[in-house]
Amino acid sequence: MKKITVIGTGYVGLVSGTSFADIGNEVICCDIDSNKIEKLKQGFIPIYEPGLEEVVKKNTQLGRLSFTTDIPGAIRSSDIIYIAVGTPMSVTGAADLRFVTEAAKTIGQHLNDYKVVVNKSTVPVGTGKLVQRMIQSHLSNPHVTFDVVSNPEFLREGSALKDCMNMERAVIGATSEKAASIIAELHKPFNTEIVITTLESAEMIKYASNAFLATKISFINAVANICERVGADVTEVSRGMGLDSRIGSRFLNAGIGYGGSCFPKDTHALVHIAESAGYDFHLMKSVIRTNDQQRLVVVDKVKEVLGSLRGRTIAVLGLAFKPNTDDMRDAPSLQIIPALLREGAKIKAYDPIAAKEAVVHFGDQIEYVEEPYDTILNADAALILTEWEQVVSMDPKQMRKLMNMPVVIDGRNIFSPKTMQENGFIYHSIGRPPIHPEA
Ligand SMILES: NC(=O)C1=CN([C@@H]2O[C@H](COP(=O)(O)OP(=O)(O)OC[C@H]3O[C@@H](n4cnc5c(N)ncnc54)[C@H](O)[C@@H]3O)[C@@H](O)[C@H]2O)C=CC1
Ligand SMILES: O=C(O)[C@H]1O[C@H](OP(=O)(O)OP(=O)(O)OC[C@H]2O[C@@H](n3ccc(=O)[nH]c3=O)[C@H](O)[C@@H]2O)[C@H](O)[C@@H](O)[C@@H]1O
Repeated sequence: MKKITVIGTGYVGLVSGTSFADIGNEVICCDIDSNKIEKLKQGFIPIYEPGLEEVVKKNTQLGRLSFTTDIPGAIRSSDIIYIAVGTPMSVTGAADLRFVTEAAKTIGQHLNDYKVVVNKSTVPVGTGKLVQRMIQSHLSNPHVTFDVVSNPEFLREGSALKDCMNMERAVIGATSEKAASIIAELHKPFNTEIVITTLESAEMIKYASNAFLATKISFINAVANICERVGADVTEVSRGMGLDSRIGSRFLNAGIGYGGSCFPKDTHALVHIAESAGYDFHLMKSVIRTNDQQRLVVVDKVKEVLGSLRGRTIAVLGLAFKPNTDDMRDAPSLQIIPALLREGAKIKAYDPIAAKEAVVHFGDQIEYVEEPYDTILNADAALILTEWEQVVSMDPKQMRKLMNMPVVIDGRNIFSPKTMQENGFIYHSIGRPPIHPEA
């Protein structure tokens, strides 16, 4: 059993802290956001993440998981300190390290004994060493020793706890064997592949992994755009490609491009890291450009069918960047809806979880509807932006009866073109031949 402090109780800190508690450690999750900590103390989970509430509750009741704003106290009472604060994109595209350096400073000021400081935030190569220097220069007790480790996180939102508890690998970048073995030992109950490497390589593994997945998505989206022009079907192309185990079928779904709190910022950050190191990462720049363009493909498609959008009612089904999350950070809907509004459309939007968060972005510029069928009632077109189960399970026959015009633009390829044709829809999806009822 280890005593662990996690600094930053967001998606990553809360989920990984809970996972460490669930395998038997004593974990204190801290944050500077007292609102968040107060809610957690009262048993309220500030983010939507399936399955998390029960496991937090269980471990809190067992006394293995607690929450505090007393970061110095938590630092002093732990053997291992995880940093899991945000590293948002700055105006230059580089990762903003202000929260990481602030956390490092606090750790330095309150270090009272040998501890392993582990960075879990996604950070540019060299940050581990920077954290080391920051802690060293803020030590109030100069005789205290510590080690810095990089242990990046690979969980996905929406399946975060499951991903954490069943991690496919633990990457441990360390400067000392002692620290590497402490963190490797900590991961033993996860029964996973352990990659022990340098700080720099561990930091690079995280960016390279996200950048590769983003590249796969932009690649298939580019292929989808070609498919549309040559009469091929990208879902079949993707299936045919994915069966080759060297390629693999995952992350080969064409759509409206990747969004979320990580792929967009991490791809930009990697371009920036490369640039600072004197390398022009033009491949990654193309991935980003392809993704930016892909987001607006659905707007072009709805304009192609309806002509002018002025005064038209468009039902938007799904606002979050992916299903099972309330996270709206860099969601494609944040670009698509303003583009539709600029064209003069009236928007009725549905999202089972993220609608509350969407209000922060759109205010009363759009109408929020609580039920998917009510959203498409009298609409001139429906735009599918997130493949929520509630949307995927909609019945086209029922949809057809409710809509003013039978137009569906499917940004996630959730419906079968044949079914949509049988139900009399004009149906445009991504990388598949468009369907017209008369065809
Ligand atoms: N969200 C995700 O799915 C994943 C995120 N990551 C990386 O993990 C890091 C954290 O991401 P999220 O959890 O999404 O961020 P988040 O924004 O949800 O949470 C960060 C938390 O840190 C707190 N914080 C900031 N400065 C602090 C300080 N000095 N002391 C204590 N708390 C402080 C904030 O109040 C906030 O609650 C980022 O580097 C991100 O790139 C990595 C894998 C997955
Ligand atoms: O560093 C991070 O934050 C995390 O980023 C992603 O996780 P996440 O952003 O939560 O979600 P993903 O499931 O990867 O989806 C990202 C975006 O790609 C899109 N996507 C995904 C797969 C696909 O085939 N096509 C596609 O367009 C999704 O719709 C979504 O907008 C990675 O999958 C995680 O491994 C990583 O830890």
